[in-house]
Order: sequence, then C-alpha cells, then structure tokens
Amino acid sequence: MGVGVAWANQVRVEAVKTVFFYVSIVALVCVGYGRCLVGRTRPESEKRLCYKYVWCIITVHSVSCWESQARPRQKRLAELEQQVLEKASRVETLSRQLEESKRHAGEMQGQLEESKCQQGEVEQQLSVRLRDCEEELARQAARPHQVKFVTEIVEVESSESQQAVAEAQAKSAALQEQLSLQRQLLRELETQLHDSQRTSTQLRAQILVYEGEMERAQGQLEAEMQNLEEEKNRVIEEAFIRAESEMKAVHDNLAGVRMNLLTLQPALRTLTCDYNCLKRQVQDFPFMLEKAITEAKQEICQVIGEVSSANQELLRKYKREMNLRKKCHNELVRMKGNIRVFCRVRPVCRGEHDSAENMVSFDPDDDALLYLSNKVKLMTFELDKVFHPQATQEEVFQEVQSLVTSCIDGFNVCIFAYGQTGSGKTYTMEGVAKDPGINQRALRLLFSEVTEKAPDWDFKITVSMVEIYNETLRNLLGDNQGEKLDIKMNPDGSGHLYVPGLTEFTVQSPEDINRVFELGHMNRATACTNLNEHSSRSHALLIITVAGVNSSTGHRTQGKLNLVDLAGSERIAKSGAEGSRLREAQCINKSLSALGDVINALRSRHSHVPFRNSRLTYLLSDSLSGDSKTLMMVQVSPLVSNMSESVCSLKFAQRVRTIELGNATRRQWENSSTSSSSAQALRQTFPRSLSQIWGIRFHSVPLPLMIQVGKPTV
Ligand SMILES: Nc1ncnc2c1ncn2[C@@H]1O[C@H](COP(=O)(O)OP(=O)(O)OP(=O)(O)O)[C@@H](O)[C@H]1O
Repeated sequence: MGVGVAWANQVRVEAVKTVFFYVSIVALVCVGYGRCLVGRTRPESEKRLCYKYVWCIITVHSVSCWESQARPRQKRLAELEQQVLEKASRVETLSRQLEESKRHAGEMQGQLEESKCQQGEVEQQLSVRLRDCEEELARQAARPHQVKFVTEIVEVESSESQQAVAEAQAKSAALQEQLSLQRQLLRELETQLHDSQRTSTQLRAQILVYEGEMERAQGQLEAEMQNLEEEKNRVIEEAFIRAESEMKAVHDNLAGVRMNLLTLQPALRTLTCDYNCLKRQVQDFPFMLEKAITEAKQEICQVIGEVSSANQELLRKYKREMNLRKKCHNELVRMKGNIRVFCRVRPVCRGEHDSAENMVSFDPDDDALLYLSNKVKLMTFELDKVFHPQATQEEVFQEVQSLVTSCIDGFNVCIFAYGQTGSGKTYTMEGVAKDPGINQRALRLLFSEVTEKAPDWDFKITVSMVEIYNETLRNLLGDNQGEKLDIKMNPDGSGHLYVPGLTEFTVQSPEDINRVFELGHMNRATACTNLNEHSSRSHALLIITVAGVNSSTGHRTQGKLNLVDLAGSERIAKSGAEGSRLREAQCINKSLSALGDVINALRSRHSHVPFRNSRLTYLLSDSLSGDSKTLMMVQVSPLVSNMSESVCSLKFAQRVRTIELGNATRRQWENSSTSSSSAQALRQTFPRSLSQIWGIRFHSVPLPLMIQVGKPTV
C-alpha cells in the first residue's frame, strides 16, 4: 500500500517537472521570438539557429525524461520479483515443516502400535499365568484329602511335607508378587497408552491447524502472486505504451533535428564565409592600425605644435600681464603711498589704576581718526588705520598681510613697531605664546603661500634675527652671542650690503618656524640680566628673505621682509637717565632720528639719503629704498601718565604719513609758496563725504609742510 503511494507521488513529481520544463521552454521560445522581433535587423540564419537550438534541447530532454521514468519502473519490477522470491521461499519452508510434522505423527503412531502390541502380549502372558495360577489353586483346593493324607503323612513324614508346603507357599507368594508387578506394569502401560493417544490426538489437531494455515497461506500467496503478475503486466504495458509514444516523439524530434541540421548547413556556410572575411580583416588590421597611428601621430604633432605656439603666446601674454600687474600694483601702492601708518592703542593692563577712559577716544564712523584729550585741549590725529584696545592680533594681522605677501612678488617690506616703552610694541610684533603677533603669523603665512605655489614655483625662505643695542649688531640665531657683527658692502659688486657671520636659517616646515623663534628668544634672554629692560633699549629685527624661481619661465624673484620691534621712544628729559642708561637713550634717539631722516629723504626724493647715520637704517637701506614698502605701527599707551609720550609718538607718525602723500607731485610744489594754498583749495573742492566714497584722503597738515619736516623729534 505504502509502496503504491510512493510510486504515485514520484509519478506526480515527474509530471510536475516535465510540465515546468515545457513551460520554461515555451517561455524561452517566447523570449527568443520577442528578441527576434525587436532585433529585426538580426540575420535570419541566427534566428534559425536559435530555433534549432531550442529543438535540440527539447529532444535531449525528452530522451532523458523517458529514461528517468523507465528507471523507477525497472526498480519497482525488481522489488516485486524479490517479493515473489521471498514468498516462494516461505511456502517451501512451510511445506518442509508440514512434511516434518507428518513424519513425526507417523513415527508416533508406529510407537503407539508397538506399545499396543507389547501390551497385548504382556496381557496375554499375564492372563495365561493368572489362569495357570487359578488352575493350580483350584487343583490344590480340589485335593483336600490328599492334604489331610498329606497331613497325616506329614504327621508321618512331617519334615518333608512341611518343606513342600513352605515351598508351595513361597512359590505362591512369588507368583502373587509377580502378578501384582504384572498388574502395575499393565497399569503403567495403560497410562502410557492414554498419553500416547492424547499426544496423537494433539498432533493430529496440530497437523490439521498447519494444513489449514498452509492452505490459507498458499491461497494468499497465489492471490498476491496473481495481483503482482497483473500489476507487473499493467506497468509493463503502460511503460511500453509510454515508451512507444516517447520513442515516436523522439523519432519526430530526430527528424526535426535532421531537418534543422540540413538547414543549419547554409548558415554554417554563411558563418564560415563571415569568419574568412573577418580573418582577412584581422590580417589587414595591423596595416590599417599602423596607418591610423601614423595619421594620428601626425595630427597629434600638429596639435602639439599648435598648442605649444598657443602656449608661447599665452606665456608671452602672461609675462606681459604679470609686468602690467606689477606695474599696477606699484602704481596702486604709489597712489596709496609706500609708507602707511597704523596706530594701535593697547588696553589698560591689570594693576594699572591710571584710568584712560577720557584720554583716548575713537571716531565711531572713521577708523582712521584718534582723539587725545588732556585737561585743556582735544587733539585729532588722522592715520591710515587706528586699532582700538579690543582689536585682536588676528585683526591687526589681517591689515598687514597684503604687505607681507607682496614680498613673495619680490618687494622689500619693512614693518616697524614704534612707541614708548610699555606701549605694546613687543606684544604686536612677537605676541604671546597663545596669541602670536605679526612675526610668527607673517612667517607662517609666507610658508603656506609658497607651499601653495610649489608646483609652479620653487621658493626658499631664509630667516635671520638680529638685535641692535647701543649701535652694536648681534646675531640672535648664532652660537656666539658675544660676537659683534659688521655691515659691509658685498664684494660681488652688486652694490648690496651684507652682514658677515649672520646666521641664515632656512625654513622648510612649520616646526622650523617655532624653532627659529625659540632659539632667537633664548639667545636674547641669555645675553642680558633683565630681558624686559634689555628689550626696551634694543631694536629687534626679524629678517625674512623669500627667493623664488618659476619652474616654467625661469623667472626669479627675491623679496625681503623686515619686521622691526624698535626700542622705546621715551624722552631722556622725562626719564632722567644717567650713565649707561643715558648712553642707551642717546643711541636709541640717534637711531630713531636717523630712521625719520631716511624716511623723510626718501619721500622727498633727496639725492642723498642718510642711511649710514645709524646701524638700523644702514642695515635696512635696501629695504627702505626703491619700490619698497613701509608700515609704521605706532603703539600708544592709554595711560594719562603717558600722555606726553603718546602725543609725541602720534605727531611723529602723522609727520611720517604726510610725507608719503607728497609723492611725484611734491617735487613741483617744493619751495613753492603757492603750493600750500593750492592743496588747501583742492582739499576744499572735495567734500569729505565724497573723498570717503572714492577712497581719496586729505590730511589736516598742509602738503608743503610735509617737505619742510626735518628730523623727527622723539
Ligand atoms: N593689545 C594688547 N592687548 C593686551 N595686552 C597688551 C597689548 N599690548 C600690550 N599689552 C601688554 O602691555 C604690556 C607691555 O607691552 P610690551 O612689552 O609689548 O610693550 P613694549 O612697547 O614692547 O615695551 P618695551 O619697549 O619695554 O619692550 C605687556 O604686559 C603686554 O602684554
């Protein structure tokens, strides 16, 4: 039953598989047909090939299907045959058992017959003996006289008769005993007979049971054999029918495949033809490729030639534009003035009780105006830019960074911090560790700028640090702090100055920048007992040289940036210095005066510029002349007690600034008595608002005065 269900399941699974296969084939054909429809441009031979391919798949699958269905049937047939063999062997075993039982029953019957026979014989013997004994007894009984006689005789012949009686009695007892034994034996034989009869009855019943069972088993076996035979015949018949139909289908498919093969041949011929054509093309390809490469090379060469001539043209234009840009820049700087003056008012420091609330004030609308008021009057100072006490280091640097970067373009730049002691010069230039000043920020900016230009330009940044104390030059990056440096004319005949023995440190990474400042600060500190006091009385110079070469044009630039923290500018009279302090103050005064003279002479286009009047101006001579740019950062203390020094510093700054306004046109106005009134008239023609809108600034000091300014008084 279970086998039948499994068989049915398997047939069902096969049927599902077949249906699925045919559905997928139909889908494949549909897709193929759809593609053929879409790609109508495909050759007919390809379509035919596609159909043939599908037919082949169907044929192969049908054969494999038939095989896969025949395989389980054969297996089932083998199982049935195995079952028949098993049943046959069981029937044989049962027959053998039956034979055995029959033989056993025969034996038992034989034994029974024998026992009966023996019993008859014994019974017969016993009955004969019994009869003999009874006869004897009867004879004995029938002879009483004889006994009496015998008794008499016994009485006569007593011993003999007594013996004979005793023997007869013993004989009689023995016979009696034998009789009882025979009776017992008879009883036992009767019991055995009963047992044998019972066993025989049982065996017969068992034989009957076995015979019935055998008949039943044989009937079952025959029925099952018949069923199996029928099933086998049916299955064989079915398989035969299916195989026949499948064979027919296979034959049909085969015929189709043959037909397809016949039609494939022309397609194959076409393909072979195409292949030969392609082969010829492949053979020709290297020549075609070579030809194409040669043509492409020629075209590329032509294009390269065109591009290089265009490049040359662009380079020429670029150089022209660069020169123009430089000229424009110079013109712009010239218009703005090569000297710019900023003012920075430091905040009131902790512990300073001298409130400056009313002494310094600012114009909310104009960041170039600063007001100083003492008890009696209010003074107005106009500069290029005024930084109020809250201005950050970053804000200050924002204003000076264009000057700093111009040294990459080959300009010489000087930035001075000027002011009395304690007005914030060192703070502005050096700053503090957490908030560095112009020096560090400038070096970092230059480094990042040249790094950005690195692909086109090869720049080298070198740094030197010197200190001028009592007109003596000291190298702050060198090993020997006691060595005094000299300024000499360069023996190469270039007319430039140089300082023999001055250390030049090449900056190659941002870490180098930190190293330079640490070393400079350390060397400056080791050379003096009180750094603060010492720094007030000496000028500190950071000299940065930026030299670059353009890798494509070979164009070279060299610019120098001088960052100068000047010594304190307080008046000797007020400080009341004596001895060494007096000499220090005189030296400071001398160098600051010389700086004023140089600026004055430069802006006045004097034929002689007194650079040699101090070490400071002599050292900076190449950075102050020509197209160089100068920024003076005037530091002002907000304290009332520093009022007079603040006024002096601001007056000096303003004079410096007004000098630069008298540029090219100043020469015409020099020594002209009308120039003052002309400038005044010009100034009056521009309303202040207009001048602010156009960025043109007029100053409160008359222009001719600028030229008349002599040495700045400090
Ligand atoms: N803008 C500022 N913000 C905060 N503190 C400042 C500022 N400017 C100056 N100071 C502080 O004022 C004090 C004096 O400044 P600094 O030492 O820079 O003056 P200096 O002009 O260099 O003096 P010296 O000529 O003696 O060297 C310092 O403690 C400094 O930190």
